[in-house]
Amino acid sequence: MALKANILVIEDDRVLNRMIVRQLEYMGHQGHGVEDLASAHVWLHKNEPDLIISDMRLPDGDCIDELQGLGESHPVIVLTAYGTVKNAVEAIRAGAADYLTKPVSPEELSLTVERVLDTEALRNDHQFCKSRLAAQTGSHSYMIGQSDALNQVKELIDAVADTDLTVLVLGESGAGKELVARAIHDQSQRRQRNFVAVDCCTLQESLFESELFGHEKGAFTGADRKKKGLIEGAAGGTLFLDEIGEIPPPIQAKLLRVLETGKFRRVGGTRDLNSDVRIVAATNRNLKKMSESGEFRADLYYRLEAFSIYAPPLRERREDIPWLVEHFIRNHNFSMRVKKTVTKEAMRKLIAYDWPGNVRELKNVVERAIILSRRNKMIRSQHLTFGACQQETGLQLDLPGGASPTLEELEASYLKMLLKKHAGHRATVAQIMGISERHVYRLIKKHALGEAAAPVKRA
Ligand SMILES: Nc1ncnc2c1ncn2[C@@H]1O[C@H](COP(=O)(O)OP(=O)(O)OP(=O)(O)O)[C@@H](O)[C@H]1O
Repeated sequence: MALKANILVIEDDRVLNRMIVRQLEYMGHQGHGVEDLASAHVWLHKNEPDLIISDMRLPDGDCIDELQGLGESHPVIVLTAYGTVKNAVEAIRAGAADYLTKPVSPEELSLTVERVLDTEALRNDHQFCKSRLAAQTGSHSYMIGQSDALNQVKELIDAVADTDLTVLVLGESGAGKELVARAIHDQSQRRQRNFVAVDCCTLQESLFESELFGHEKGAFTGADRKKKGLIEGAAGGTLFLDEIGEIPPPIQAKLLRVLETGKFRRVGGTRDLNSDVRIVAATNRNLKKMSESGEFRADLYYRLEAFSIYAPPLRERREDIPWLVEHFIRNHNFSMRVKKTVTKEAMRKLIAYDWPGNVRELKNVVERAIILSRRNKMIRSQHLTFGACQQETGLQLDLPGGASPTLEELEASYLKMLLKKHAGHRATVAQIMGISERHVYRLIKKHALGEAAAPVKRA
């Protein structure tokens, strides 16, 4: 049952009014009865009800005419005379939460009141969670930094957010591309709907198409029911395709169709469906080169790069570092107990470092320093560990087969060593090994090295 609610009853039939108020009080709520709209307004001026129960026709006016104003801030249950279903429908259309037909039975009244209060509580929770989430991931005011380079990014976000244009976000790993995509979503008309992030590296090639576009029942072995894809999951909102360079060619063609015509088909489907998503894509690879070499469809590339935003690497906007450091300290759970600051010398080092892993690496270094500095108020140079494990000597291949490892063992331990050395950054490891990030991802799975890799984003 909902908590004790404050309920206003507007009903000119004095007996019915009293009966409803008494029943509400019996249910554990607080009821207040008035007999016309004028008295209701006087009461509402000073009180904040959780629910209003109102007769449809009142001596000084029609409740329907008031619903738009009232219903926006409080749920309203309308009382209608027996046999006037048309009126009830009209009331619901005008914004009433529900209706009750006279004569009102106490059971029906209880059920309807509790249902409306529960729905309202859920709606409030939902809105609260959404606003909290928006505050955490938030619009670009949560993109920390004041540098000219970052301000330019914010200006581009402001300009494009409301247009529904497809946007390509470019930049190194960890530079904040997903944050840019989120800011675009949060500032667009689509902000009330879902932001669905898909890491194209992590989607298995065989399942990619059905993940993205969904599938019909019987489309392939194991497809025992119809499934909507991520495009439909993001309907009305934004689909963020991270690492778009990793999308296999057949799917590139289908994605191009979505961008050009807004249409797609579920796997095994024969009907064209209309998509209603705004696509924001990101990559740290050189898509232009990939399109020239035929690795990536040139027509898709041109479509995507019509509006691109470059998230600059941290080393090109060092003035953002002190702001980011302060932000990460403030947001870290451990630092809640001791208010920490960074010594001047440590800050100098943080500013001078080149940050190949960009903001993500800075965040890791700061969080590690917070833990290493334990109960100390000051974070000093000795608490900073740059380049993840680069400074650790003795980073060697750890070979189970001793002097004669198999090729598999060699592959696994080389990958493990690289992941350790580069703080789990797949992009860097891929570059060193001379393979694609997708391939690195497959090897991580094959050798069960998930823990050594950087956390994979949710889809
Ligand atoms: N300007 C910023 N203010 C606050 N936090 C930031 C900022 N830029 C990046 N971050 C944080 O740094 C981390 C990495 O950012 P993000 O995931 O957006 O990078 P990315 O470029 O998408 O990385 P990848 O290419 O590896 O997917 C996240 O925790 C993000 O919240």
